[in-house]
Amino acid sequence: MAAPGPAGAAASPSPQPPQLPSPFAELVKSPSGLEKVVLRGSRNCCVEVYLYGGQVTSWKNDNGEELLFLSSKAIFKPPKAIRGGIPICFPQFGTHGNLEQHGFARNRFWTIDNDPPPLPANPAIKAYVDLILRPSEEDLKIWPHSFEFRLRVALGPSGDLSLTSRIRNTNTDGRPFSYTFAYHTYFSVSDISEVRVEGLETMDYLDNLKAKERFTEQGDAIVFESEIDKVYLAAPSKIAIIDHEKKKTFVVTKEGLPDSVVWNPWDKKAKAMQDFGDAEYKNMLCVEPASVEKPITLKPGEEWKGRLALSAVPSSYCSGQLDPLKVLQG
Ligand SMILES: O=P(O)(O)OC[C@H]1O[C@H](O)[C@H](O)[C@@H](O)[C@@H]1O
Repeated sequence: MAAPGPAGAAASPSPQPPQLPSPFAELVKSPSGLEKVVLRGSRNCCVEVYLYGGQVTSWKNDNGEELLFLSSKAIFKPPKAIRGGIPICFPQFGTHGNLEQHGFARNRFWTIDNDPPPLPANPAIKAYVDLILRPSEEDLKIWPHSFEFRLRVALGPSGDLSLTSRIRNTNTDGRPFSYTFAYHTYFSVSDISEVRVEGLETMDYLDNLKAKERFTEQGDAIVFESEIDKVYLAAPSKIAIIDHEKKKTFVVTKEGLPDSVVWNPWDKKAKAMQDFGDAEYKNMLCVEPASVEKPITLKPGEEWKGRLALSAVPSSYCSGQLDPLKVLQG
């Protein structure tokens, strides 16, 4: 029998935080009161994932340098989605449907999934976490489909960040469902006018600033001089974001996601956003691997997988040395 506690006080064990399978992952409470999982890699390499939205908000390299953009005005309070990092847009991207903009996954509480169905083993990855989202009764009223959305966030040994989404139709009434999807990735850049994106030139795109009309990109790499909001269709699986000033290239690799959205609100829209600083558009760029043009359809029991992998490598593009094809083809 357990020893009695002090007179008048029942001995109640202090609640233990849930154990995570990876010893390099820790669940902590942020100053806002929201819980986040911190993944630690070598040296100062680190990733933070909020259970709210299943949203990565920070990815730091070996030197502790932040690679993702998070607005200084981000609001960490439901139902507002967190402005920055990698919001998950599901089951709807943007206004491509009747749901709220970008769907509801980004403003729901996800839970830790300590026993997910296995993914292909990668013994080199030690820091990871698995999250799961299932619809609540309220969600079923606005999107009447039962699903399991499993998200693995992993920090690789060389500081690469990967997100793997598995979405399963668990409807028991035989009905398929369709959705659109995006990893709405906000990259931190030194100065948007010094950035170019390679891999999307000559692609077709839908221009959200022109009533989703379809155009073909002309000429060279994409550079930025004004607001942009385009959905590039059937984009290549590798896209490079070259930051001349920081001499850094982000390599974005996507699987299962044909499209890629490119967004920067520029000055006017920045001012209109409550959770975004007036001048912050200069220091961010969204490149969002997505499936927008053709919705994904799953029959009951079927599962879809979509993966995003990010790495940040030094670039010498400013000296004209870098062969863009080398970046894109490895
Ligand atoms: O303000 P949010 O709902 O987070 O959306 C931010 C942006 O997301 C995407 O990039 C869309 O293409 C844009 O049209 C939208 O403005």
